[in-house]
Amino acid sequence: MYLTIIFLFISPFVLSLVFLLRKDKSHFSYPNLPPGKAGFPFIGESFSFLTTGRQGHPEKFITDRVRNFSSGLFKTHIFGSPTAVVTGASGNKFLFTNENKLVVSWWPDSVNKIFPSSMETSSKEEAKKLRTLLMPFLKPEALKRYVGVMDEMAKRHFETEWANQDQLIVFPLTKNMPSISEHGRSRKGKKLEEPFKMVATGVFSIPINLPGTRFNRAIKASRLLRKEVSAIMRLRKKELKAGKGSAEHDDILSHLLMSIGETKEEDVADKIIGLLIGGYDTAKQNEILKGKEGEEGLRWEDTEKMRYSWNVACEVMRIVPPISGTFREAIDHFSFKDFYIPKGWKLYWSAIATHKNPDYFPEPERFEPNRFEGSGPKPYTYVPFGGGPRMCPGREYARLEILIFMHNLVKRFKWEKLFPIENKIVFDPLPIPAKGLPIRIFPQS
Ligand code: HEM
Repeated sequence: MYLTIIFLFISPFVLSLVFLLRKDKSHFSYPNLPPGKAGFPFIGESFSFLTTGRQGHPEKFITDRVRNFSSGLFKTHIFGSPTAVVTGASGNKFLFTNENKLVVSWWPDSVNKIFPSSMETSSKEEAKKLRTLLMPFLKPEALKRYVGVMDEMAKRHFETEWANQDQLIVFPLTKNMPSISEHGRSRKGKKLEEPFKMVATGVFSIPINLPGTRFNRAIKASRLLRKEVSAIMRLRKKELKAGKGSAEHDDILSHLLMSIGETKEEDVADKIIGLLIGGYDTAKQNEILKGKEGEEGLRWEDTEKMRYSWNVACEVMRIVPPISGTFREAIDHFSFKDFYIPKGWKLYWSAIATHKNPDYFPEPERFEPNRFEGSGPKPYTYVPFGGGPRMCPGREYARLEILIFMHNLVKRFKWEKLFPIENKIVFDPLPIPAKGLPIRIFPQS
């Protein structure tokens, strides 16, 4: 009797497990798939994928596997999906030039669960909405006007956080750098710091929603953030209506609010959270200074002259790309490098594995900004912002913010690292200096 009850109780679980295992295996039963392994049931090779990143070498997951395959293409199973990983310039070119023809942008389910308002539409529609939303103030004319504000914010940041210190830890401080929402950051900054961290680390995690898992913590933190960001937005909207601060000269949140019209508040809140998470963890200078009188601020034309500084920033993003790589989904069956890619499979391209390829960048671990002199790297070998129709629409904004930050930094300070040989960066999934980058600073004489 007891045995029958136990059997009746567990048999649905066993049957569904067998069904899922078979289904999981069936993904790999097509002929002529790329070489590679499925890994463990359900989780596939997600652990190895995430662990190599947390150990500081996300490219290792890829280089370890491609070593044996001359095609530079392999199959794996990550974030719940069979995935073909493409490597190198040819793989990047293939994905970037086939957007909307053979592939579309895709994010793991964990992302959709952490940002549930995006579940009503596909990743493709979401990305399109966000691009349209951002367009008005990512246009060159808008950015040109924004240089003065960015310069002002950077100045204020160095004055309040860096001046009068001899030692500091750079990474947590740069998170206080007001960028997208000066308003939200300054007032609620400390309170929201922890939930931002939880969402950022949970975005690419194994999607097991049980108390205590990273994924579960990220979902809870995203609810809190959505509430707080919505409240900041409501307040900002009221202030804008009352004529306090003009969107043209104010932070990016005001620009967003002015351009969204009647878009749903939670949707906008999610976009802003996404953007804030993106920025959470993001020689000519003296000549430029000489050309300025007193406290005169930076102009867009000044940033055009900062060639060497931009080469330095590019080399940093080569060795440590802020986004290691992203996914696509096959919208049709196709063949690549003579291997079959079934419809519905995911594809992953990796900026970091491309950037560390010695065929494209000799001695890839050596820091050498001159690589970007002249015509620079060959097409599709340097891809920190992706490529094709999905290429990052914020790249010019990012260029300005980075250059303005660097300009204000070298104008005021010299520095040395407290641990000169400690260079470890962990990718979780965004790159973070393992010790936060402690430095000793000196005022510029
Ligand atoms: C150094 C800073 C940044 C880096 C390295 C970066 C990199 C990237 C990468 C690799 C992608 C994915 C491209 C693909 O899948 O092909 C992306 C997409 C995107 N980025 Fe950035 N980004 C940066 C800053 C920004 C900023 C400042 C903004 C907005 C103000 C922004 C907005 C976006 C948006 C909206 C997308 C999605 C585009 C789409 O799917 O159509 N990014 N970014």
